[in-house]
Amino acid sequence: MSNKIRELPAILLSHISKSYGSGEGKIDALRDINLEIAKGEFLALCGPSGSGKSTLLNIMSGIDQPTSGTVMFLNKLLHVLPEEELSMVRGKHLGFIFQFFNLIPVLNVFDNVFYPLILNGHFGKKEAHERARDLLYRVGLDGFANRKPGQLSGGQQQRVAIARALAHDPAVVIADEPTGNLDMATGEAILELLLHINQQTKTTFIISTHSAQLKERARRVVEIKDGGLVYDSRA
Ligand SMILES: Nc1ncnc2c1ncn2[C@@H]1O[C@H](COP(=O)(O)OP(=O)(O)OP(=O)(O)O)[C@@H](O)[C@H]1O
Repeated sequence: MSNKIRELPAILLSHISKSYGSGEGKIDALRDINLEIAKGEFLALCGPSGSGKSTLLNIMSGIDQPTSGTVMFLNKLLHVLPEEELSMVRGKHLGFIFQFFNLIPVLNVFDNVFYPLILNGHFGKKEAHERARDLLYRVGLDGFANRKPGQLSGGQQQRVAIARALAHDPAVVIADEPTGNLDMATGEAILELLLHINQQTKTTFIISTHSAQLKERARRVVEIKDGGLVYDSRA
């Protein structure tokens, strides 16, 4: 028997199902999903509109609870954690990137990255300052720190959101259609940036997408249809 210790996955979903409503109006948004995501993976989650991608991402990140099945996030059973511990795990180990950026419009670029770090509770002012500055530099926005989000292009706003998602050095970044609101060229640049960060930092990326570019470039592609897993390039 090999004595090599197998590394724990970043996320392990076992028999995940999710239903909304009941009786005639019941919707089975996810049906018996089994998925293991290793640390450091760059995974594109594909499927038609309404197939269950956002529901699955929300369950992986503890935002939503499955109707049945288990969610192991790093070494914790996420779906049974008390709310306080769940927030702590999310604040420490997870980063989010959204289609519509979700930046705070009254704060400048720097503060959009800096303040979540302070609120996160794991960083002092000085370290948060250094991290925010470093991340803005890494996403190519060091000259834009004083601008408000409304004074930036869509691609630049998404770069701020990426800096914010990565500033606390999470193990896993979950991105729901991060290039969905960007033109092709800008989407391509954002994709390059995410791939580069994945290679540099070994952060796990799980990205829902309709983008053919992203599907081509992702190291692993998983497809769901009508709530069921129908394709996994790793299988
Ligand atoms: N809160 C809710 N209540 C009832 N039904 C819901 C709810 N959230 C999602 N659904 C349903 O669950 C199914 C999966 O939705 P989901 O948003 O996960 O799909 P998606 O693949 O992310 O779609 P899109 O690509 O359009 O964002 C859909 O049929 C949707 O209508």
